[in-house]
Amino acid sequence: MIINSKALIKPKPYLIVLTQTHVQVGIVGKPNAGKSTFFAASTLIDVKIAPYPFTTIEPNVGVGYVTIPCVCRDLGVKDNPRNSICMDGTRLIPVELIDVAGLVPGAWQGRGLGNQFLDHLRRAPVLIHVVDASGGTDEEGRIVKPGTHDPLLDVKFLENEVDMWMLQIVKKEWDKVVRQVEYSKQKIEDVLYSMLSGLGITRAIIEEALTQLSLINKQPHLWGEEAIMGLVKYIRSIGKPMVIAANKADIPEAEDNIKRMINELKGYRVIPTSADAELALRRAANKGLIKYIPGDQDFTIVGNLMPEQVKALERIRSIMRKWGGTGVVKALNTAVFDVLGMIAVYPVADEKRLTDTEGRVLPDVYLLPRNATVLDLASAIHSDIAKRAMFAVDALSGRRIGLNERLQHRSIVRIVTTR
Ligand SMILES: Nc1nc2c(ncn2[C@@H]2O[C@H](COP(=O)(O)OP(=O)(O)OP(=O)(O)O)[C@@H](O)[C@H]2O)c(=O)[nH]1
Repeated sequence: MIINSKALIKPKPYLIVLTQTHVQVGIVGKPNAGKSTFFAASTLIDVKIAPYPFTTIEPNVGVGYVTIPCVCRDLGVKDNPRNSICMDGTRLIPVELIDVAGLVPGAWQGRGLGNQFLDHLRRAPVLIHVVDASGGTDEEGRIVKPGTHDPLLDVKFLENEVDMWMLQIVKKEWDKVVRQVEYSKQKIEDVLYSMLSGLGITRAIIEEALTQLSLINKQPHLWGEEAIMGLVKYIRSIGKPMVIAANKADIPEAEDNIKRMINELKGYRVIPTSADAELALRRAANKGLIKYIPGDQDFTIVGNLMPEQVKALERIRSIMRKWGGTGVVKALNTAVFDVLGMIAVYPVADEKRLTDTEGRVLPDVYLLPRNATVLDLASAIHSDIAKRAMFAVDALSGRRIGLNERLQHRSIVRIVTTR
């Protein structure tokens, strides 16, 4: 631990209300990997942090932030953010974080805190898997000497937990699938979709999996366990993609493991993180001791500090130099922008002044799916705006954008509606 990260941190005086349109990110991992610390650092909400398994009894849901360079910086305007935060030209956009605690091998069978937590994964379209990259916790989450446990095994373990959880759901209903497809002549993709949509799996993912695995025309009673498992694995890999937060990157033993993770975990995005360092920085920034914008690669000391505080902060600085920051915001940004491919769009009511109807400059920014159209933005703002939307105007180019045209990342648009 770097700076007393167990002390509580004060939430910032921003009121961000989560709505159904917020993107959800699940934070998963075995006990003691650092999920609660990652969660606390990301949300600025204090959660119980203790070095033994099953500390977090209730799953925590909180507001975390992803960041983009704010367009106010490019345009040289002073903005008045409302649904997000702007710090020195970095826009912090809220996302909902779900801290899923207590996953141990066999959780799908109800071990540890078991199925109730796996159920919280339902809602998250992307997961950040916090792994103790220092190898200082065994597979059950017990503290061991750093370098003892191979963190690559944790990645396999977690995948297996999610696979087994989904497999259980599918197998339980398989007789019904057989009846509906073979006797009631329903399409297999429809039947599987109605079974898995509650887990946040889209129809497109199911269709892709069935096609890629050449299962679309195979009668379900002939599938067998292996084919069902193959389907589940495929669906999980696209439906619940994971970013690996290679945490405790500040511990020397983590370095080799992180290199191995980057080289050997092909197809994954591995982000070295020090959740402890991020938490310490945010606490210090909250107290006015340092100037630190979440996600930045460095910070500035501005307060009067005791020599030991300066020493602790300088230690954090050296970790940030090594890894290019603490990695916490980078992991969130990777999950939301790179893996989910979300875009951020600023809606305004006046495209010349860049204001809303109350004269606030660039008040809101919305996260939308990568193919989002003007109509999608209108629906995200309000169903009434969606009903009355005619077209949009791009504030920078003045170009008219059709209702079904795709929006660009970091664009500013005015939606023109009927009266
Ligand atoms: N050195 C170091 N220690 C960390 C880091 N992140 C977390 N820790 C420490 O690891 C221990 C466990 O962290 P938690 O955040 O409570 O772990 P958890 O995964 O939430 O554990 P459960 O609540 O039991 O599921 C605490 O002592 C943390 O201070 C880090 O980046 N570096």
